[in-house]
Amino acid sequence: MLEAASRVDRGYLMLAAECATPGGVALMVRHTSGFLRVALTQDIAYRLDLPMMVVPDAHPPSRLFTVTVDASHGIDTGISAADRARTARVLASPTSAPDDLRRPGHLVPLCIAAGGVLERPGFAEAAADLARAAGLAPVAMLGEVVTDTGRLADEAVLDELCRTQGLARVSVDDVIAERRQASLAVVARYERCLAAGKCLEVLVADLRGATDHRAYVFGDLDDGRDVPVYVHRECVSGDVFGSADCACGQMLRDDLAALSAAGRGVLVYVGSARHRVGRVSDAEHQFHADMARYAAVTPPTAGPTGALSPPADSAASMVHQSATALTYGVAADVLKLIGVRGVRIHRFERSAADEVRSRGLAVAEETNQPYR
Ligand SMILES: O=C(CO)[C@H](O)[C@H](O)COP(=O)(O)O
Repeated sequence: MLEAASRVDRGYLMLAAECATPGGVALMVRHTSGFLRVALTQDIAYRLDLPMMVVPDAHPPSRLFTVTVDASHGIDTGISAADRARTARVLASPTSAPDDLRRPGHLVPLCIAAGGVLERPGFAEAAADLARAAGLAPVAMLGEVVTDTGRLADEAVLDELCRTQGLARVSVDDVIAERRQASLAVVARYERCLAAGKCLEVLVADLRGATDHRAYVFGDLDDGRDVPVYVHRECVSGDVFGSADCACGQMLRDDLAALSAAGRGVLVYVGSARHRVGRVSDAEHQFHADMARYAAVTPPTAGPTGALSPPADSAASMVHQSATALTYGVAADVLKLIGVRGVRIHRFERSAADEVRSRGLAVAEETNQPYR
């Protein structure tokens, strides 16, 4: 596994712990540093009574190693490939209990973020997510590939290893893309007659945040290219009850009317996460409150595009940026699901356009209107 197809500065060998065999672990030991970690969920670490090796000192912590372990039964010293394969299988078994492991040992369990690779784009999360995607326990062995001269392997070495051993090559970015798309599903389509005009409402369930999103499709999207798009974040007080504290409701009505008049385009209505999965969702929940607090103390400034936004280095700006990126990222995934390939975004901000591009959609033209 690589970080991304375009960033090949190190590579990991990975093995679903449930499938660990002496031969598989021997291959890992032969081609890696031999320091094998086992990525697993915090729930599993809790069930198996695996405390942290040290108290994490960073926020968020970069590595959550637990105490090291060996299987309690059926092994010799614990260091051989056969012994480590057995220990890995004990870690992955849903029936294992704390007594099935002894501490310290020769494998290092490593706890992953609860939201997996969508919360923390690390190799550990990607390994566990891949195992889960294969229908196995989210427990996976991993180790960095090194050369015989003791350096981290470069692209040529990794290519050769994959070729000679018949290994699949995947990147953390691939796992992120797969999980984003797999967590969305179209659950219903309705012909709607809105105040703005007739359109198709597509209801999309989002398993990540236990919420749903809506796409309001006007006209025919044809080949899905160059589609005019507006993106709205759910704001119940503004959209439904007409709160005067924000401009959400008015913008929503204006944008639906603009799409109806144009006869083609999509308004993506991004729902708020009902359950918090990591800091980014927190940021989305806090968005309106923080922007309101920010607006009370500092008048927004006009940026180079004319869009109004908080000063770049303020805490409110960071919240705003991450909430914007999150919203537009979700919107891009919804658009891809309904067949959109390229967009013209309205009311864009730079971070929004970048996020949409990073999800693989072409951004043909950005029509900016001031953020209100
Ligand atoms: O020990 C490490 C690097 O030597 C890593 O923390 C470990 O391999 C997991 O990778 P990531 O931090 O990307 O999840």
